[in-house]
Amino acid sequence: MAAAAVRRRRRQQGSALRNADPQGERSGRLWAVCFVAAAVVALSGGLLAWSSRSAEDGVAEVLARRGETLLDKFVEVPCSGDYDGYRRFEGCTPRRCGRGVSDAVITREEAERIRRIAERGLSLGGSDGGASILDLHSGALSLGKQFVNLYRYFGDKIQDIFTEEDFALYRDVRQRIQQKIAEAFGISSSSMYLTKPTFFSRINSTEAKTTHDEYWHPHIDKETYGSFDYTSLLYLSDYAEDFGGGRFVFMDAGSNKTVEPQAGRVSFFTSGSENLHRVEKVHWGTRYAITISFTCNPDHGIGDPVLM
Ligand SMILES: O=C(O)CCC(=O)C(=O)O
Ligand SMILES: [Fe+2]
Repeated sequence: MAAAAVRRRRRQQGSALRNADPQGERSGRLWAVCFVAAAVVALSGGLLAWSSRSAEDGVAEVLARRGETLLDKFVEVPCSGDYDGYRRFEGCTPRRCGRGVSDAVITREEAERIRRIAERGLSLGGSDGGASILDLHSGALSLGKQFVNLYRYFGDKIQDIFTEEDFALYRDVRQRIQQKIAEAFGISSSSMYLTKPTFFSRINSTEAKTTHDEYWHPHIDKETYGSFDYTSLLYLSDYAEDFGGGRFVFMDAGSNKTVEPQAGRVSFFTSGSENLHRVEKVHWGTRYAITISFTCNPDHGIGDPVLM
């Protein structure tokens, strides 16, 4: 099920890329910038380096920098009309949209413990390409060029891999993030439901082998996953320390905003097209994160993972 969802997601990410990221146009612009700069001659080497870098990644502003500790950062953005295409749940469906980042919800120590759960689970499988997922809810685990069900595959042995304490921590972290989102958007936490897919991701610089490995395409979570109303990301490793590249980018018209991952940093946002985003390719090292997603529709709610 989750594998199918991930496949659907990847397909949709592909079309999101075609619509939202005209790579050819962008590199053409870069080339033109360089040509003019060379012809004029007067431009300094420093300016050239700056213009080619910003044209390449489109970065204009850092929303959350690695190394700083953000108490609460919230930026409101106008809601897209995306929610109108779905059943409305008053008191939950976004009327106020935006994005927030907090380093004060989950401690670095908690993030490190959660990361060890991810490492343990993912060490049982892993994609041949650069992006592996582990979904503790459905059991989906990347293996080679496909997915297996961890619970089916390992049966009772799963209790040698994960403990009740692991799952209790996972649940507690999820609850605190849910409360943070509710508080930021002025809704009741009990009106939101965890939804699927909610999963760990492990990304390295290995070349993609299938479309499942192509995590870098610009996309809109609500379009990709349907049930999402609020998306959150808990980062489990540090940008520039554990991996290079791999920043999260909100793709706003004319000015992108980046979030630099660091262990314990929570980023959250409404899932509609007001928050088109992408993840930069990871150039070195390994990046760990969890995507924790919420819906307002109780029919799309899922439970916390349980040790079977
Ligand atoms: O890991 C990230 O920073 C973002 C992942 C993402 O966009 C997603 O899972 O939909
Ligand atoms: Fe996303």
